[in-house]
Amino acid sequence: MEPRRTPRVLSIAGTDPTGGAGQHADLKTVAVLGGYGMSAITAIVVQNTQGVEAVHPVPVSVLSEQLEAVSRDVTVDAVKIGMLGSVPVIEAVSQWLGDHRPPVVVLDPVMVATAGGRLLDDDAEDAIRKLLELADLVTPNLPELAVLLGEEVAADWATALDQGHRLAEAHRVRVLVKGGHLPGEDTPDALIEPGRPEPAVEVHAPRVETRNTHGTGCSLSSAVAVLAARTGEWPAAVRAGRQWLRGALLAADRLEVGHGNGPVHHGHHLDDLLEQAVAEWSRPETEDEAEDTGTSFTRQLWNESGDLRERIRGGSFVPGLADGSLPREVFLDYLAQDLIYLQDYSRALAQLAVRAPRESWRALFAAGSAGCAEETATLHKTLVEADAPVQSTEVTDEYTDFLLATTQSRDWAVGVAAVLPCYWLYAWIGTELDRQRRAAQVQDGHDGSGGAHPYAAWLDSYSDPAFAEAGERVRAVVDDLARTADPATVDHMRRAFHRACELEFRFFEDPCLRGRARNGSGDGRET
Ligand SMILES: Nc1ncnc2c1ncn2[C@@H]1O[C@H](COP(=O)(O)OP(=O)(O)OP(=O)(O)O)[C@@H](O)[C@H]1O
Ligand SMILES: Cc1ncc(CO)c(N)n1
Repeated sequence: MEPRRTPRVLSIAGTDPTGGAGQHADLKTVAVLGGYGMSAITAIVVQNTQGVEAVHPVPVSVLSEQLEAVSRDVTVDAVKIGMLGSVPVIEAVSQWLGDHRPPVVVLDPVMVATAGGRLLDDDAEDAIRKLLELADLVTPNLPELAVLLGEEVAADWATALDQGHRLAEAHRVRVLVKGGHLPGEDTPDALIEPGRPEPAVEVHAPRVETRNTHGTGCSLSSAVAVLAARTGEWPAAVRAGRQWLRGALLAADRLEVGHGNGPVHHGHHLDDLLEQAVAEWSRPETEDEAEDTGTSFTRQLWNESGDLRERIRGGSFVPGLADGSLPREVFLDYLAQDLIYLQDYSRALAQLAVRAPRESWRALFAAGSAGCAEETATLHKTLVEADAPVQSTEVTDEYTDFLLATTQSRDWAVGVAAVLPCYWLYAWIGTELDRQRRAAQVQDGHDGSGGAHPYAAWLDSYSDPAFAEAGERVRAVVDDLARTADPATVDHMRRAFHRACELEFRFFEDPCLRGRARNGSGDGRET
């Protein structure tokens, strides 16, 4: 198998108008995992997240014509076979495979849908068994594995593995045994190869708590097909496909599709990249155009500070907090500085309240100042318990001096622009930490529900929606002011915003630098 960066993957399967299973799941999976997806439809299935209502098979000759049209024109690197439905369809696909066998053939022997409903005629089981010989990998769930062997459904993992071995030997085919249907917390999967007594891959992970599992089987088999063509290796493809699917299950509830067993979030790993890319693509060419197209001043500021957010993401502090690897002493050092910072930040906000030109704005900043004061009281308690020394650093002084001077002596609008990054970047980091924490959990194969994250309480306080909301209100003030301010003031606002962003970054990284200096070397994170 020659690896290919963008494999051309053909799905032969039925449809799902709600987009979560069958062809639609296959095409989405292939696309988000870097392949080029194609589809030959076996049946139009009337279904949704609550079940299958009807199956309208495509005439067999029409399926064969689709297959021929593809292979006349396109080199197929991998094929994923899903719902076939009836004996004549299985025979047509077998014949096509005999003539044009691509280097990767994954067969998901679809028999019933998760949400209920038969997807294969009763007399078609023998024909599917014959098709196994033409596949490189077959991915049955436990009931399908049992039907293929003509046995009872395995009630435990050891029996499932044994059945997998016997199916692999009987048909000289790789088998992905999926334990998703086992009762209990564990959801094991294993890749079994004929002639090998031990599984080539065996992975275990706790069940993801969601009812949104529609199309997991379709998605996993397509994932393994595209990844096998991409990497040239079956075990790597199985491991990667499974980790990806786990992320898709963890993010599934966010989709809010349907009232039954909803679909998984195929593009979960692209969410963040997309946000950045869309911001980048939509950035106006010039400021004049920005005005014409109504891009707000703060949106421009945000777009201009993309590199800085990239540096925060690639730094030591935020990723260390997210995965819990940040040493405790570095975290406490940060908190001690944050206490000093927040005391002055509270003063800066109070200063803006005193000088506010409008009543509603005075109230906004007075409330912000009071909120900060509360926060410092809680922090103070944590630190006293931890007995950490509190002496301001150069970076802290630089940031607080800047904020106090700006809010006190500069144009009021410049002061507001200077305090905005603290609100806005923290809200952004809240979502960023959440994302990285999830990603770390996916890698560790646990969902974090049981395991204690060392900074969990603190991370949760970051994603407080009330805080993000206050940030949005401050943003609206900045936009309001920028609309009427003269160009010199707008320029000054822009500089104040970016300077505060830069100081935020240094404020995060400084405790890690000091940690490294104390220990002589290392990156300030535990390994
Ligand atoms: N709640 C869950 N948590 C973790 N993994 C799950 C969960 N549900 C399913 N999986 C995993 O999804 C993959 C496919 O599972 P399953 O055995 O349910 O396939 P299937 O029945 O063919 O799917 P479907 O018919 O829904 O398309 C397996 O790797 C399984 O472990
Ligand atoms: C078309 C189709 N294939 C497979 C499944 C299994 O989930 C489904 N629900 N629909």
